[in-house]
Amino acid sequence: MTSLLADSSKPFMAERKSYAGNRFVHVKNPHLDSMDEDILYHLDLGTKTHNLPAMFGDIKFVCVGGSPNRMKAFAQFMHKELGLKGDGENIKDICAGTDRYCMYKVGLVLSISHGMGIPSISIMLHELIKLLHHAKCCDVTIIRIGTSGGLGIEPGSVVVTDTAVDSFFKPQFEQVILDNVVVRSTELDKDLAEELLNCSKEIPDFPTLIGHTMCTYDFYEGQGRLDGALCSFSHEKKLEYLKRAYNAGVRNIEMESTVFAAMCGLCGLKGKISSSLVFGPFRSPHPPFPLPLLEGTKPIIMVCLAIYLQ
Ligand SMILES: O=P(O)(O)O[C@H]1O[C@H](CO)[C@@H](O)[C@H]1O
Ligand SMILES: O=c1cc[nH]c(=O)[nH]1
Repeated sequence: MTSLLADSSKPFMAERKSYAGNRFVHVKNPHLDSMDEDILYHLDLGTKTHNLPAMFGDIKFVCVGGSPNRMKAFAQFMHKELGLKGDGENIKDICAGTDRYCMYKVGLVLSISHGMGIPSISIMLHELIKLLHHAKCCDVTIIRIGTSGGLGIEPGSVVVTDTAVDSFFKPQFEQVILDNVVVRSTELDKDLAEELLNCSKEIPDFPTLIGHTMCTYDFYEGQGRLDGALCSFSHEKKLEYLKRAYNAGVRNIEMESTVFAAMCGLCGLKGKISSSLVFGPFRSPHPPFPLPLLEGTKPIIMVCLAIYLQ
């Protein structure tokens, strides 16, 4: 297969400098220091059973997405694009000991699945962030590559998220902690979003835009669908809500971006080093799910390659 990057990697060599710095991924939990062992239960990894710095210390790029098959395909594709030795078809699932998530390491890139919805990605992110912290990783970029419902945009477009918003179009994530509601910011890195947008311009026929991504707790009623098992609103109400969302800057809807932005931002995968990328097929009645997902990852692959060659 012809490399996507054959003609386009050079311009990004200069841009890789924007990733320079020395920022370790950090945890914000005083209890961890006093623990004898940290078991990353859902990843089937641990500080006593695995040499995490040796296994993961060189990671610079983490790509996450809901489906295990997609993240395996992404890892295999990266393997080819990065020109790594060995058979990319036989890459090993590092989390094979659990069927919760899958994880593949391809050079400096980690590809991980997170399942559907905020609780599922949140569990994965807790353990991933601890993993990157124990492995002493620094300058890590994390990108979510997922499907989404586009709002008023061309079918098949890629939306690069600038800000994740909740169902009220607010740039925040409400985390219930014990019986308190803690509000966390969901700002994402604007430079990385611009960089991904610029990468996409290098690729012909690749509709990409920057916009707000709305994160909901539900795929059906939460996203204004009329075809769930329950529906408590009219077609007109649905359109009125989606129009308000569009006017607030929302260009696509999915189910993980707010907690992704909040957690990564708090733990040092932020500022110049985090963003989320989601795909926006048109919404109705059902989006064409087998999207050209790997097509949509081209800008990410270009940035990864620039970092890899650093
Ligand atoms: O394409 P993925 O990453 O699975 O994400 C989107 O698809 C799922 C709904 O079908 C939700 O998890 C939504 O966020
Ligand atoms: O959450 C999602 C994911 C894909 N497509 C949608 O319409 N919504």
